[in-house]
Amino acid sequence: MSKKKLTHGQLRRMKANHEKRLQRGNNTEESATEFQDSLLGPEQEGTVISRFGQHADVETTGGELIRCNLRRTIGSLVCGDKVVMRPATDPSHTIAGVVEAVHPRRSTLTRPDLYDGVKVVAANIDQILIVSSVVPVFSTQIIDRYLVAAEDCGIPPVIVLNKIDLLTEEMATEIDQALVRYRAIGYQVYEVSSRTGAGIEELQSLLDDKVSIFTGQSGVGKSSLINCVLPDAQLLIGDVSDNSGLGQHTTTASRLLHLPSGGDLIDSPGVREFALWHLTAERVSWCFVEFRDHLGGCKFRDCKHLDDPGCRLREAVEQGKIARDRFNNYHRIIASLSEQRHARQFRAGVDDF
Ligand SMILES: Nc1nc2c(ncn2[C@@H]2O[C@H](COP(=O)(O)OP(=O)(O)OP(=O)(O)O)[C@@H](O)[C@H]2O)c(=O)[nH]1
Ligand SMILES: [Zn+2]
Repeated sequence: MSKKKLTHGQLRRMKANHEKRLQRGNNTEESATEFQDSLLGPEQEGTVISRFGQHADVETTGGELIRCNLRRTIGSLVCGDKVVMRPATDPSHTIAGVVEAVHPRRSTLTRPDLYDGVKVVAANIDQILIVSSVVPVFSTQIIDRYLVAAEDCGIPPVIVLNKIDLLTEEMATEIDQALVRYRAIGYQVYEVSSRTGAGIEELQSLLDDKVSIFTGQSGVGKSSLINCVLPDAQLLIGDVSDNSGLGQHTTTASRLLHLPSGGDLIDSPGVREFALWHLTAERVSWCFVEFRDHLGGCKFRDCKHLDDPGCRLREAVEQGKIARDRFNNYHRIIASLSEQRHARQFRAGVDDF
């Protein structure tokens, strides 16, 4: 692939266009401030079901879904946010409600962003379900990347191994050993099949009364599992009270779905892959939960935990206190960070503006 270098002039023009686009965005938000108090009903508590462009679909505690504009004072607003909103009293007005304020978040799911460092994708999530599958490939390397991302956000992860109907005797030993290792360091592991229904009831009770999000690589069966626990996942979108003239949005925005048994799911195509390039090596090592007891004990402060003398982590591996597979995956992640940062710097020059 050829890497075309842009001239300074081209970059300047791209940046100017980007700023213009941002300004246009702000102007749209200002329309909410034109709302006069007399046109708005009393304040209500609500949850952001979906956020897109300058709008948010908010579900009130009374169960009504209202498409809202945002006050200019609202900073970041994402799916799962708890808000104070006011519905419009005049149904003929172009918007149906206004988000007035956002409550503090109990957790944030973030991903690195070229502009802002880190971007919040969803809020108030209780657990991240890391879906993996027996085929096409079972990979602890991939599971460990997702685990690091979840630990970095401070949201408890749960490992879900799907497609166990396809488990053969040849694969069983390797997979069983890996699952034993994850359980030993404190992670919950669910073995399920969305095809045969095996383990689905247990999975459903895990979701009760919590806000959960499914993540995992393409093809592992996330959508199939969501359909198992929530067969009518599409219904909610059709009910939004919408005066904005924007029509229904069937885009890739994250959305919050209610489970029949209580509990919510956030369906977010944007977090299928977690990038880790924004993390330092120290942070990654902290995100390997079983390393924590041994961190800070190495002879050299800048120990790379490779062949450095007096490395406490390596000693723990040799003593069987840390699984070698996890230690190797840690080093694979560290090696990939610099590659990803490099790729990002190149992209920053091209699509940053
Ligand atoms: N044998 C078997 N196949 C499954 C199972 N769950 C899902 N599949 C199949 O795996 C394929 C991918 O499933 P999806 O649910 O689309 O996977 P996904 O993770 O949502 O994929 P993306 O939308 O690309 O992120 C489909 O052909 C499913 O029929 C299972 O438990 N057993
Ligand atoms: Zn070390």
